[in-house]
Amino acid sequence: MAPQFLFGNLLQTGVIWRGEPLPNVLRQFQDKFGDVFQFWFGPARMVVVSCLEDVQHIFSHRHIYEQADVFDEKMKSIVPNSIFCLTGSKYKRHTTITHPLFRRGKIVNHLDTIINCTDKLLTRWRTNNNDPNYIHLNMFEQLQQLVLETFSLIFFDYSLQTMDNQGDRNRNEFAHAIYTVLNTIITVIKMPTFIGRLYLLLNLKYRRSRDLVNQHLYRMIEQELQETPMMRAERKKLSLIASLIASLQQDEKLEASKTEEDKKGLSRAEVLDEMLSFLIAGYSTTTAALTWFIHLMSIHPEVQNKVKKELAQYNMQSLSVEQLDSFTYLDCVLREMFRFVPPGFGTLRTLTVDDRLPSTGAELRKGDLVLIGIHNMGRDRRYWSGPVDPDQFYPERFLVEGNDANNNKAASISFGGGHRQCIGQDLARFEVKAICARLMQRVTFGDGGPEVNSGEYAGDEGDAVTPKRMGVTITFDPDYST
Ligand code: HEM
Repeated sequence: MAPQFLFGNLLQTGVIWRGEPLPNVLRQFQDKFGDVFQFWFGPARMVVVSCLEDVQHIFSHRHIYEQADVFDEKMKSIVPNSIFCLTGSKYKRHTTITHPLFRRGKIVNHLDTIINCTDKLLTRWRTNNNDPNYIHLNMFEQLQQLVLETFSLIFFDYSLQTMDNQGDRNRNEFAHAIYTVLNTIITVIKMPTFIGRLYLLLNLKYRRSRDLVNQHLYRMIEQELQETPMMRAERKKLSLIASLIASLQQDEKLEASKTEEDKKGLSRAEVLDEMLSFLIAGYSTTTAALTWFIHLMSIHPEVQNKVKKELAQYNMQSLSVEQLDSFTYLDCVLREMFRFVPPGFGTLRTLTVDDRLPSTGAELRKGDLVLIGIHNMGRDRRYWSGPVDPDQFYPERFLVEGNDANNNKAASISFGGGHRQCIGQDLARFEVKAICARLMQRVTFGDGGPEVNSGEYAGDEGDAVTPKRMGVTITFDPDYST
């Protein structure tokens, strides 16, 4: 489709003004133009690829398909020293330090933190809106507060108190500043790069909040540094920032004078950017996943009952990692959710040299920007051909481990793939599962009706796809007594 000046294909397809969700538009394009087509996101041309074999080729050829240069363009003015903007040796230095922080072995230490935060949300519902007919319309905001509180405890061992006071952000200036920074960044990511930069420059509220966030984070770094070596070793189990402190450069000037290949550790500015980039990457994606879970439970009572039945077998008040691991049906529900409504509808790569895709034979040029159609592949009947259409939510398709005749699980790639796949995926999967299990132990979600609980895509994607309208009832289960 010929692009329009300035708006590319966004205006013609209704993404701008009519709020047509991008995942739907990209599916319509695939139906019309095939597995490889071009789409103009405003002035940026992207080649959208939605064929599994081609996508696997892209993921496995890291030297041809590098981190997309738009990430660098967009994020440079926000977190220039973060993993998003890096490639080559600097990327390697950063990931050698940051990847191990997100291994499952480390993440599981935070189970109690996640459960305690979720319990605060349950207490809030029980105390304030304990009417089973009351329709909760602000679930997204409440889940944002939950996610932010768990992340700030896991990352910084610091409570933002977003779960303590009805989410009154103004009571904690750091929380208020973080909200402003994260929500501004999500808005800016949607804008053309040049306008985004200008917006950040002129947005005094953002700049003040950003200064405040930086001051808080620097103070946390200094506090960690003042701990004794023994305490620091202990604290590494508790928070990511304490783990990162261990990698701080002793002499930043000396390290700065070395070539990138010889540099060791991270500078303070780099630690700060990485912490912020983890928040940016995890905040709205995790919130979106939790929001979809609650929505899907509310409109699929039979699935919700099965989940609750699985949890009831254990008839318990607390949850252990082993118990969490044993909830196989809940696993299927979450895997199906990530297939059905992945928080990110696509991910990007830039070509470093010309290449030809093996299945479609599409010829790509050096510098081309490729968008991998995560959402398209999750809904493709070639990969999901079972008795239930892929446009339906059906967790049972994940009951058989590995691929079966009807389901090619490799086509569900909600965390991307290859060398730039999501580094927070173990944390995200674990956190989402723990929160969902806890909620399902205590409450039942009900459908608030089609007017308020439509489940369509919101159509204003920033960095995560969320439901357009979400209204659910919450009923506390009878045997819940604490
Ligand atoms: C449900 C939650 C999440 C989803 C669906 C998600 C999804 C993704 C996707 C699709 C990518 C791009 C991967 C690729 O291009 O191959 C990505 C990258 C990334 N994610 Fe996540 N993510 C989630 C949560 C998190 C969390 C909690 C963190 C950190 C704490 C995180 C940190 C990152 C980082 C740092 C990258 C960039 C990696 C790189 O460029 O090398 N994500 N994520």
